Amino acid sequence: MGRRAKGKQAAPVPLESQYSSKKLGKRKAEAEDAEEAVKSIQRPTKKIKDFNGKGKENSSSKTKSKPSNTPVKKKTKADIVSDDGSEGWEDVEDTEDLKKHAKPLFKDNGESDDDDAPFEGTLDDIDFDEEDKYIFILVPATLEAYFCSLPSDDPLQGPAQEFDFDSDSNDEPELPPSKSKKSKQAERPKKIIPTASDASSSDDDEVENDDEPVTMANMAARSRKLEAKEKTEADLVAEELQAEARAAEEDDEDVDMDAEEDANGDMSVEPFHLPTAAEREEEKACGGPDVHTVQRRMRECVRVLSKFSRRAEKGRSRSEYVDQLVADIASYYGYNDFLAEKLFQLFPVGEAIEFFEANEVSRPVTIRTNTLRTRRRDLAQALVNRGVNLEPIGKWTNVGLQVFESSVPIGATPEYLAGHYMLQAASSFLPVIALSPAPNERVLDMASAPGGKTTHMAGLMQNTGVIFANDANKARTKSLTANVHRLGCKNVVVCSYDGREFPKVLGGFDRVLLDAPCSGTGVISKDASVKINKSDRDFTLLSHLQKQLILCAIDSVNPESKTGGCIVYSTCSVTVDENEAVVDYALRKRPNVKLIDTGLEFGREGFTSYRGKTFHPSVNLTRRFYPHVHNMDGFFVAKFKVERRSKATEPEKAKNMKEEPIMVDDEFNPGAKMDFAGFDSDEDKPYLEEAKRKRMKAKGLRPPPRTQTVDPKA
Ligand SMILES: C[S@@+](CC[C@H](N)C(=O)[O-])C[C@H]1O[C@@H](n2cnc3c(N)ncnc32)[C@H](O)[C@@H]1O
Repeated sequence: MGRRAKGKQAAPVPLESQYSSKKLGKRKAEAEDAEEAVKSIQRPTKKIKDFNGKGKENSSSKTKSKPSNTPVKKKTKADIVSDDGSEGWEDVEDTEDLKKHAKPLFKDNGESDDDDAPFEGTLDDIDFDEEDKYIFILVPATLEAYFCSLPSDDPLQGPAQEFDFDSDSNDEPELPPSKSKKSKQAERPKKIIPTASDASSSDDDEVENDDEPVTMANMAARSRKLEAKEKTEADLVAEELQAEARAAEEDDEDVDMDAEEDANGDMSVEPFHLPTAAEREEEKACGGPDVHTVQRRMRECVRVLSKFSRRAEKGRSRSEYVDQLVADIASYYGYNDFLAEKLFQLFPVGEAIEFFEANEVSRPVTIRTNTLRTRRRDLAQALVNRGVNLEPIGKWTNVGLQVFESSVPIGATPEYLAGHYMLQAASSFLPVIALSPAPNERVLDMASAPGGKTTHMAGLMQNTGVIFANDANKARTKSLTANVHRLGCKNVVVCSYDGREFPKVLGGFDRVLLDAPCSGTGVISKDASVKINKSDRDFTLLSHLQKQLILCAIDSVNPESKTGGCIVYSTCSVTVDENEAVVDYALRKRPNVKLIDTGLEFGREGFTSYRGKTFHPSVNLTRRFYPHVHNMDGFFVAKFKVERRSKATEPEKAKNMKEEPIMVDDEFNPGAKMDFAGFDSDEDKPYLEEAKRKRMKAKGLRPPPRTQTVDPKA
């Protein structure tokens, strides 16, 4: 890792940097000094700490622990279930749900009640009793009436922590109250991407001293100063990368020297030997390798894979190294093999390690100013006065604040209770910025609980027009309603339908946001259970649901809208089958939509081809966000413009509606067939049927006899 990471373990490089395996090579060298070795073997300890919910390691702190030779042991599902995940901003009820349901199908911060799991099947699979369908019209008077009529669990009456309903899927864990109010500028994690000055700020005062407390007078200047610092650091990183590239070239020459040294009998460093299949079996039988062996092997595999022809052992194939590396990643970071491989495939080898590393570190705590109640500078001043150390997130948002430390619980300040802000991960601002709803529009938020994005949109719309905030999970609409009320949103109608019932329920919207239920592979640092509880079948079902929802979202838009006529599709997942494949499917199935620029200033382009599959070229307009690149949760955003259906364009586009051919093998995964969770109702039917049977059983009903059986190997 670069010098930034050495000082601050929690600060992923916040730039679109190049990743080279050399970085890991460098890390290898570093790891061989004692301190680095200690640091690296801390990881399992840290993981256990996180799982136990005893508070996440401060992103900037380094806990020293004794080196251990303990075999790398994956966390079992049982461990996770029994873990206390109560840290963070989740409300009490939701956290209990998380513990009850060890295997939620989609990522909604683990808050969903699987009994109500509306996503595990087709629309027909869902038991929607009449009483399940309901709408609250939240005009001010009725809002008040609604809350007045709440029984004793009225969230606004309980102790502060109990009515922290802000559990947006991207919410951050709570900062422990710190003993000192003093700024720890030097220890702060990096600001959230991107760089340059915050245009929204007009303060000009320069800050002389970083240790000065943050005040309104110096906040913007501090921000600019930080950004300048960031640029300098970016330059340093660029220099570092160049130096690494040069070193890599030299390294090529070194390889021969290494070989010579070995031949001369210098055995100070044992040459790396990739275990054979038999050796791996033997290793497994003995309880798995120790953590040092795994670390070294990972470094060596990355090194070899970066210059395969030169560095590989004779007679060993690239895929053998990849298999070993993926297996070691899975055991070292505690993933199931399936997910480790799926995520590994998203990146070049060296960068994949950066991604897995970033998932071990908490993201910065961020809040969003509720502009319906206050201004960011006033909010910042109020919180600074309470001992909160914070700064504007960056130029790309004029409502976000990053909290570095706080002597008060951020979810229980008077400002929080008065609805001046929402605890919200920076990534979840993005889809709303992309959708950009305007005053007086009619907007649908198709999967909206607990309302982070709904309330953000209400702010942008200045409480005018109307937002239909829908969520299929009735239980979750309670926290949604509470947030809508707390933040003073008066243009919101809360309803609970399966999103796939739109536009039958209601259509003709100027804009639609579909922040879809997903696997949560972008928020693993917050919910580590994702590492082990997602299977291939989950991704198939999720992708199926997302494809159904996106078509309904498109059909709910009024193409004649004078001001809008667009939809934003987002997920907090990084997998291609939940993102580009869904978007590409929508383009093929709805000839009247096209992708347009998200308007977001940063983020990587979506894949237009991936492992042999080609998507529509315009998929490059979608944006991907990564923890190791942007220091925010993994996220995906796509924006579509919906046009009038015209007979002329349909036959043309219909040509593109043929399903793409099935995938080719590749060197990383020989023999693998990849269908990107193609939408094949027949194939999915037995799974959907099985899911329905389970739900009926859970409700004490007798399920109908099976018509098809689920292939356990599938
Ligand atoms: C990622 S969360 C939404 C977070 C929300 N947009 C926010 O910003 O606070 C996904 C939501 O989709 C809901 N959901 C799942 N299946 C659904 C369906 N078929 N129709 C509508 N909502 C659904 C879940 O209950 C969950 O609240």
